[in-house]
Amino acid sequence: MEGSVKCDANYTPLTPLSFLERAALVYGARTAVVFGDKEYSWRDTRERCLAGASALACLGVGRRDVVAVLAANTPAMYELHFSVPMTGGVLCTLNTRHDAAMVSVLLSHSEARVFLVESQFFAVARDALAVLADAGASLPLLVTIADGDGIGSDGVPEYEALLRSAPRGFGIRWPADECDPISLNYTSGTTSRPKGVIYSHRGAYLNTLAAALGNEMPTMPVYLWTVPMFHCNGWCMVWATAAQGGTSVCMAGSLAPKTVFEHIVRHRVTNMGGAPTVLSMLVNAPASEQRPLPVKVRVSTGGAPPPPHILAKMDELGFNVVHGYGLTETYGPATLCVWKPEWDALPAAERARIRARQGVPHVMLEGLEIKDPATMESVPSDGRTVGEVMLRGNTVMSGYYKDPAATAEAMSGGWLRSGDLGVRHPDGYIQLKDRSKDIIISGGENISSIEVESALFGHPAVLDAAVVARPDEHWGETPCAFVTLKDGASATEADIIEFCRTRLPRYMAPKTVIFAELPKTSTGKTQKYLLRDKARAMGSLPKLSTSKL
Ligand SMILES: Nc1ncnc2c1ncn2[C@@H]1O[C@H](COP(=O)(O)OP(=O)(O)OP(=O)(O)O)[C@@H](O)[C@H]1O
Repeated sequence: MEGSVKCDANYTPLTPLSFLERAALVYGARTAVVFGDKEYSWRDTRERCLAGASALACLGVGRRDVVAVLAANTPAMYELHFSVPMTGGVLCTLNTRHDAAMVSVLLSHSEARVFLVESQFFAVARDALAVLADAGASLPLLVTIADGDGIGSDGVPEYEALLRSAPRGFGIRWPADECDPISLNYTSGTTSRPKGVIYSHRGAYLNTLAAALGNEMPTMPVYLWTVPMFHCNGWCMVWATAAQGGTSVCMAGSLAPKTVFEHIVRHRVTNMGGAPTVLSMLVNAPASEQRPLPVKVRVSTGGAPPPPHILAKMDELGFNVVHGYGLTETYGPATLCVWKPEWDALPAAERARIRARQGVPHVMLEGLEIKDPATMESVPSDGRTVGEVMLRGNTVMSGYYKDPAATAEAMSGGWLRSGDLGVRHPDGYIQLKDRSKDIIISGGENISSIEVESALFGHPAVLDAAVVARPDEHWGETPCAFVTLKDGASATEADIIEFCRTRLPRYMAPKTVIFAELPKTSTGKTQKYLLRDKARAMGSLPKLSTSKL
């Protein structure tokens, strides 16, 4: 329109780096990060990030160079979310559960220039570099993150020492274009090899604000880090805590429920996150380890379907759970089960059932549809017709690194195809039924493994459950449940099957129950492909049992 201009006064590329600048200004003396006896204010954190950026620049990191990190939720890991993009570089956080072979593949694929490794993961990193060296590949420069004062193991430079010696006065290299990459996040590898998902400064900025709003993060929240920062940049909460001037509480060691409750009480935590496995761990902890919550704690959950039973028990403990759904490709949660006050008066089981739905798009996502993937027609909002969950908007990834064919396939038709199957209810909320690879087809009927698992979680002896297809000569496939029982609890295969038959149509109830520990990814997802392999190896059920279906 005549008179309208785009200039420095009204346009700046969006980037979450601006949140840190503002946090240092507004909340300067308040605590930004606490880890054991270490505590850094927002002013300290900004200074440390600038020093980190300066050190990385001295190591040669420039625009679009990848900096890989293998670290737990520590102050250094938090700071690198700012210091790496300050150099114009791209942060690539690696899953701390990967073995050396996988780390070497990801280092090679990402072409990381610098590789920062927390000392507890040093052996894995060294083995990964040995694999690369044997293959004649170029090696990233290794930096350790330790408590030490200078040189880490084997004469490798150490993070704190680099911060101390870095030239002061580093000038932030702001993104020239808001679509410049900020991070490279590999998917969890639940269904296949991890794919390298590119996040932009703009997408990260928008998703961060959506995450803060959607998870009801107040100003100056106290955020407990139970979600790994390596997973989708901690669902963008690394940047959201800066936007809101929050305190990030990092925990050393394992995620034991006792430690989680202690941290909640000691720091008066207001917000945290966690996959449903973390929620299950909290509600199933012995009463002696659970503690009354000093203030209301909002817990964002997602990454896998939260069973309604677990949600109901979280409610009983006083947690306020916000359920979201998303993919690495959407910067973490893209939908929220937005809660309506009129649901407060419903019975607890009904509230949990409603909350277990994946919901509606968050405020920054433009489109969320359930479509027939062949015709791209949206399915009716009847809560029954199953289609593929598709998403579009400014918080969808820029693409898969070095894989244009996979990018084109994932986004063909103008929508990101999630590979998840779901329905839309008449009130517009979506509900996931399965991943397309996980759906069980028995006698021509589609069985949602999520629905069968929800029934299993209702059994008082069941701690964890996953359902996969077992091949069957007659029915094609039948549901096979893998179940972990609670400590001291007992149940037989027949008990479990009978329990499910009272809650599900007969054809949906498991025909086989195996008692076992469930293999998990470090992001809390059950590795169903491993269970499917086991079920496949068992072969078809004997004819006698199938005829009773
Ligand atoms: N709230 C939720 N309810 C049910 N499933 C969820 C929820 N949130 C996430 N998921 C599942 O997690 C998937 C996204 O996972 P992520 O991006 O971490 O990697 P992955 O898909 O597990 O890995 P890969 O693509 O390498 O197999 C979604 O597609 C969906 O299947």
